[in-house]
Amino acid sequence: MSSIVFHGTIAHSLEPSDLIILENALLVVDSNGIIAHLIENTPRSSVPSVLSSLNLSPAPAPEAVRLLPRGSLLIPGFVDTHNHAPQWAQRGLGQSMHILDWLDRVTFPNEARFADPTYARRVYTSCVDGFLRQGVTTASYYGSLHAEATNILADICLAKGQRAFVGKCNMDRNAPAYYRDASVEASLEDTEKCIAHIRKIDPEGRLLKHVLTPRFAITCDPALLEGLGKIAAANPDLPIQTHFNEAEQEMAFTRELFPQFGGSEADLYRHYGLLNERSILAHCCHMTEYEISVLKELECGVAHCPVSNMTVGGGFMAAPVRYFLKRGIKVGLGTDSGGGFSSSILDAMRQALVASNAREVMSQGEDKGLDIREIFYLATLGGARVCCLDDKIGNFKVGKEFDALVIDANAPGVMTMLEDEDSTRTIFDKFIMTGDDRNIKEVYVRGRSVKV
Ligand SMILES: Nc1nc2[nH]cnc2c(=O)[nH]1
Repeated sequence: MSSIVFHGTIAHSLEPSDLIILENALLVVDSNGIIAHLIENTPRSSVPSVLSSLNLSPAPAPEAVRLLPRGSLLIPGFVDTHNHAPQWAQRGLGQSMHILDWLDRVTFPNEARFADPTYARRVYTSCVDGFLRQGVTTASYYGSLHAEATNILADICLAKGQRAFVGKCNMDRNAPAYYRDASVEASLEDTEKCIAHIRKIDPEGRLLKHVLTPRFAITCDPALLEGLGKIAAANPDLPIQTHFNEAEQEMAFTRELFPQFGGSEADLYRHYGLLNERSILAHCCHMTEYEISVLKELECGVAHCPVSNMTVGGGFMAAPVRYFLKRGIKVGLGTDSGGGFSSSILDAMRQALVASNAREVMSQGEDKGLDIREIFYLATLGGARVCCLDDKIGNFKVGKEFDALVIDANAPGVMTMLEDEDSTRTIFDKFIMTGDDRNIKEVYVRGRSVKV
């Protein structure tokens, strides 16, 4: 791969409220896909001389020097901290149903189809292409329970160049006989097979990791949770993901199944060794102060999925994101596609804004709504932190890997039109609030162009 140089407007986050927009910035990506230089205040006329003073070896080819026009922005790639790849073909179905009914009537019959590897390959190819097209450079995927299909998903992510966590879903009870693991042992063995497969195809873990994926406590026998906890302890490189305090119907059934934890999912998952800094907890809508303090103490991350929280699951659920941020808890965004009807992180950002306004009302003004800087942070650096990947991605700090999107605010589509007097911040806001995949012109992961 040869080096690439971008000159133009670059936006990234350093912290939730610290949005940096640099005009006339020069960003150099080396031939390994690493950000080698980020130089501010470089007039376009001096790009050649600045580049030659850097003595890049090899020197970038003239066509590798990209001069971005007005209306273009370079931003970090989006991180989707929670989605279900086998639900790609069911997005939008069963909206307004309560969570356990939706699983039984819509999701389990659909996911059971992934026993067929040909079907899995077809849907997963479309899924990974679709996420890349929408700028999702990193995704944390739940697979179905099938090891073969899960390995196919990992193969596709690697071939297409998407950074991904890929997890075989563990579920051996409270699911129909046609769609559950045959036994605790079979579920754990299949998990080990999937871990080994990813280590074989991506030995250095450049793009892929297996993610331990107990669907949620309801579908896991205690012995299965225990076995997964042991795998987590023996493999400190592996992330863990599960659904956490998502909806009242789910929480009530969990309480019935595990009365010894007094209704605390934090105590439940902690007991089985599944809560640590690598845990990605989807939803976290209904949280006690005690549970929030456990998440803080154990450095778990939250995948906030506002689109699905307000459509599937039952009721209107808005996680207390402002409060999580105040408490220093890691938060990123998840599409939860297909519980979420949209697979767009831009939609998740906008819905996070709406949900935070609801929380402001619910908290009598205590927890202020989020602003655009903060929702952009959640979609980029926040997500990278949740995935413990912030040493590699999330913004354009020198030394990080180049996962990025080239945005064209003038692309044909329905984004708010630009006006001559628009500042770069105005253009940025217009894209975040009204742009879509038509405005995402190029997508890079580790310096490789991956948009389909
Ligand atoms: N949103 C959502 N919640 C779940 N809880 C258990 N499984 C699921 C799922 O597939 N989607």
